[in-house]
Amino acid sequence: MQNKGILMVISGFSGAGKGTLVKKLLSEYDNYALSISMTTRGPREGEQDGREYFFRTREQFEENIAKNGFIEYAQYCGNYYGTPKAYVEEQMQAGKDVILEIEIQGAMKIKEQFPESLLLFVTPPSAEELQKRLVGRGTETADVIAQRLARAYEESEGMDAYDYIVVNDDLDECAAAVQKYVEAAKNVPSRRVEFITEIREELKGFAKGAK
Ligand SMILES: Nc1nc2c(ncn2[C@@H]2O[C@H](COP(=O)(O)OP(=O)(O)O)[C@@H](O)[C@H]2O)c(=O)[nH]1
Ligand SMILES: Nc1ncnc2c1ncn2[C@@H]1O[C@H](COP(=O)(O)OP(=O)(O)O)[C@@H](O)[C@H]1O
Repeated sequence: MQNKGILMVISGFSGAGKGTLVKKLLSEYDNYALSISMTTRGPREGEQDGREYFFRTREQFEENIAKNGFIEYAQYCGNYYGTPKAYVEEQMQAGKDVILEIEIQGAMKIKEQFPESLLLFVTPPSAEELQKRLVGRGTETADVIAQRLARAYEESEGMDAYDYIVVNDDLDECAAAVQKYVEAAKNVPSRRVEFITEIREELKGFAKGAK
């Protein structure tokens, strides 16, 4: 039987380097498939429908919610973002490790539904560096940047719910660390829920036999 891939969540403050890290993982390793989210946010310069996101209206997004078409969805800074179901299921069955680059509320919903998923939180080495990267990217107005930095503070409260905090200082090192975590997550003992269920079932036999 072919091994099912794992579900890997990458969250992090806006400007932390999630997108950059994901690109690096996809280009360096062949075990990954990236889930493309649907959003109501407008495309940034250079972004293409169906590549970075499926850019849709609120109406279309809400239709997809009604059709039960998302594994999870959330609102972030005034827009909807959601993970379409079909692709993720298909790719995991095909043995790929599926990357969901999603924010924290969505990550918590994934953890509930898929307790064996791997949750990574990407952070820059400092808050100052975060601001520098966000400004340097040059894709948002000063107001939106301020909103996202304020949101980063709120999000920092949920960081400890993640399996690993990944500091994105040197990109190569960061990608290599992520690859290691994924490999480890694929080993049986760390697929905890499945493993615990199995071994408990086996141990039950001893419990019955003992007086
Ligand atoms: N819950 C959820 N969050 C998402 C999804 N897609 C993207 N996000 C998150 O939405 C937030 C805003 O994304 P975006 O507007 O592209 O800004 P960026 O993170 O600065 O590039 C980020 O934290 C993304 O990780 C999704 O399908 N579901
Ligand atoms: N390790 C890194 N060192 C320096 N700059 C980085 C690093 N990773 C990403 N960046 C830069 O920071 C900015 C934000 O990165 P991006 O991947 O768009 O973040 P996110 O997807 O988390 O919002 C971009 O201009 C990117 O080139």
